[in-house]
Amino acid sequence: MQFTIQATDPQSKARAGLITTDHGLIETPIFMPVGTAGTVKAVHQRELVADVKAEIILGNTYHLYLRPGLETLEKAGGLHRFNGWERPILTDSGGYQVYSLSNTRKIKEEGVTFKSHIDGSKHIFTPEGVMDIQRTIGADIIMAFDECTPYPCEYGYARTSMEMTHRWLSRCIERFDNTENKYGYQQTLFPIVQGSTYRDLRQQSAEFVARQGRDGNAIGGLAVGEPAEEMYEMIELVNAILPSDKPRYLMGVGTPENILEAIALGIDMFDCVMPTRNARHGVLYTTQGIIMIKNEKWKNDFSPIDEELGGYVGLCYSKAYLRHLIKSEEILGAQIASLQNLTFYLWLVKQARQQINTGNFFQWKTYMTKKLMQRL
Ligand SMILES: CNc1nc2c(CCNCc3ccccc3)c3nc(N)[nH]c(=O)c3cc2[nH]1
Repeated sequence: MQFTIQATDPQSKARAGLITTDHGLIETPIFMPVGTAGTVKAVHQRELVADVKAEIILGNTYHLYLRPGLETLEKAGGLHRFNGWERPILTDSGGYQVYSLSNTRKIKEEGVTFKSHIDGSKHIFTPEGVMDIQRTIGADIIMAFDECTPYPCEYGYARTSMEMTHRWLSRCIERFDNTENKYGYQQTLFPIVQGSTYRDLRQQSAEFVARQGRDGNAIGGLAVGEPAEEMYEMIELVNAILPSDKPRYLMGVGTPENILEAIALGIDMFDCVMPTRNARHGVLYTTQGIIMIKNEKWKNDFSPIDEELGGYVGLCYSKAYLRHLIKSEEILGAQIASLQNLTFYLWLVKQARQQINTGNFFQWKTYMTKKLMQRL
């Protein structure tokens, strides 16, 4: 995996880059939609390419491991072949999904034991095990097995948790560097910085992660309920330590405002379930601002959802019709709203990239944030 920086913003740490993988190119800054469209069975691969213009999607290690399971994925020739997405894929290591989905989990030095939320069967995720799982899924970029330190937490807990994540990282690297890709292309492993919101721990973790010299680095343990200002402070501190010639992935972030702020701080890659989750509740991101589509005011507004966005659903469906579908809890409503929000997120990072290339990202960010966050 290669990363080239094509432009840097003179007034911030923002940069426009290109990641090359064996499954194609990724222009950064980039937003990575969840490939299975999360809980909304909304979006087909064709739509992800044609409408959303997604360049890389996320696969869900925890879900895929439980169902359809590794045997099927291996027989299919890996996830790209199984779900027909021939472009780059990134998978998280499963730790966070266990933390957020299965309330029957126990964390030990060996790994994390948990019960399947599907059939209650017992499982354990270890650093070595999730490396093998991600090798079998076959994502181009895979994440180290870490503990996403809960927020808030005591300093002692944050330090112990970070130190375990570092020991798990060493076990991941040992396993990954001694196993091969199963399908004939290259995969790469990103380590994850932890340390909660404690400056000295974040510094230690960033230094430990940077020392591993991997193709890219991730920042974890954020967007877990901490105030945005604290998140920005941690990103700034960590990005000053992570190598500037490698992509930086901020996990689980965030709102359009968070994303533009983080781009200015030097982040290149983002993922968030917000676009599809908000879509289901009728919260629409548009180039003109936020639309709460269930609001009475849209009942007889027959104008297109978002003419400027250039996406299919923004042009071909009216606000009134989408309001009707969402109010009626029609799945088509969730599908249209999900496509609108995902297309918006990809449009936003593409706009940011263009502004970085033309050198006025910083002014544009201020103007765009004010415009996008207004309620219509
Ligand atoms: C929302 N806030 C947030 N998300 C975080 C995640 C998950 C990122 N999303 C990955 C995903 C993959 C497939 C399908 C859906 C999502 C983290 N993952 C790891 N491994 N470590 C973190 O510290 C960590 C921290 C996070 N904060």
